[in-house]
Amino acid sequence: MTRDDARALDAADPLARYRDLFDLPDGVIYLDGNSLGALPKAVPAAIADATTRQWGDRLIRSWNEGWIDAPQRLGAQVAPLIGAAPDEVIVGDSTSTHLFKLIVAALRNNPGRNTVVSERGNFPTDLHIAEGAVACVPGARLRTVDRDDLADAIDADTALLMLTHVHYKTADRFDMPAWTARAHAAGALMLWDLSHSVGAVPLDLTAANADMAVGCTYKYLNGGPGAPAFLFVADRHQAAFANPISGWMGHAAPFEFADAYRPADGMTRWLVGTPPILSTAALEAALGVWVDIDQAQVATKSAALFDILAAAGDALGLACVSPRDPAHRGSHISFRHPHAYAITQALIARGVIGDFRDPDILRLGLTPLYLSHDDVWRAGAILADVMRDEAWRDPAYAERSVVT
Ligand SMILES: Cc1ncc(COP(=O)(O)O)c(C=O)c1O
Ligand SMILES: Nc1c(O)cccc1C(=O)C[C@H](N)C(=O)O
Repeated sequence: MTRDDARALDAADPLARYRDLFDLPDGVIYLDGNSLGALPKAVPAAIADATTRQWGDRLIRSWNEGWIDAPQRLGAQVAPLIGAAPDEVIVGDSTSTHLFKLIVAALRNNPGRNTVVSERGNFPTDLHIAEGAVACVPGARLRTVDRDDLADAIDADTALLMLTHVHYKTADRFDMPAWTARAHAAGALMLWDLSHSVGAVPLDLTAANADMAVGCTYKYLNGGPGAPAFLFVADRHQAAFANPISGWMGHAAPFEFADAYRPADGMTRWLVGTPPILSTAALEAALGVWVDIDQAQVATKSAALFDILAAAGDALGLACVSPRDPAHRGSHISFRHPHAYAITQALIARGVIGDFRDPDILRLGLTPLYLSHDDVWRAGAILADVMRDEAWRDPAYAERSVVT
């Protein structure tokens, strides 16, 4: 692929016009939107309105002017991106907190079964939270196995299969309908973490017959650092499943100020405390970008961007650990190299921002809304310079920062 080829793809790109909806610094090729998405231009004004007008001027009245129902309203906006009905999704808290709520709920709703099965090497918070959640349910335990052993690990004691749809390191993607069906055939419930999937690959929780799902909104959805996460419970489970963190915002009538907890109907019961209104305002503006987007176009462009970097990596003899088949991966590409950390730093010093995942992964995020094929082609050329000149050997690139 030549640079002219990349430019020709840009000329025919139906998503090219979305680039202008984002603010990105000059001189940067941003390949880390899979960790923290770029800033949509609509967000600063939305935060300014939420602070100056809604908070400063309208004060407490704003609760009745759009704040109190923001979690449900944003849930309905996320729903089409994950193939859910508008009243099956709520937004608030963090992905970690949502995981806790759903793991405990699943264990309590699948009596006689005690095991939560998950993948060894899953994103750490999923496993940490599962460890904490099983400790809260008498008899429950967490069993983690390698991906190849998952099918055999699901048995008559499995209450819940909890998987991350797209793996944060390799971008490996599970077949959602097939694994959900496998869990159900064994009598287990299925919980999907869609953090690396939403906005990256087409999703259809309804067609997959999924029970529960969570996901963060600060990656491909560009909701901003610490943006509230989403939680999905299929309509058929909503009446039976209970939120173990029974806070007043999940109460049927919070402003009756009753001593006893009585869960709200529908998704509202999954709320805990007061929603973070300023971050919710940022996320709502960011979700506006997605309204007319065709997920199939996102997938097609993601695959083309991947191919550009895969070819650059192949030419350099780099070991690509991401699946070559686009149906089996998310929207990032990872290379394994013993000096991946220093290579990441050398790239950042040259304006190509990717990230490093311990111990040896260089990870480059491919966000079709604001990256051009030419951006990615140039990133490949800069990677080639870094590798051919061994620029990564500079001792300045060895020192580890806290956040990698
Ligand atoms: C699969 C997965 N789950 C959860 C999280 C994060 O959860 P939280 O937003 O609670 O930190 C991430 C990334 O941060 C992730 O990649
Ligand atoms: N959530 C993050 C944070 O608070 C700081 C730095 C990075 C993150 C991330 O999102 C990491 C990301 N989930 C990953 O896949 O590695």
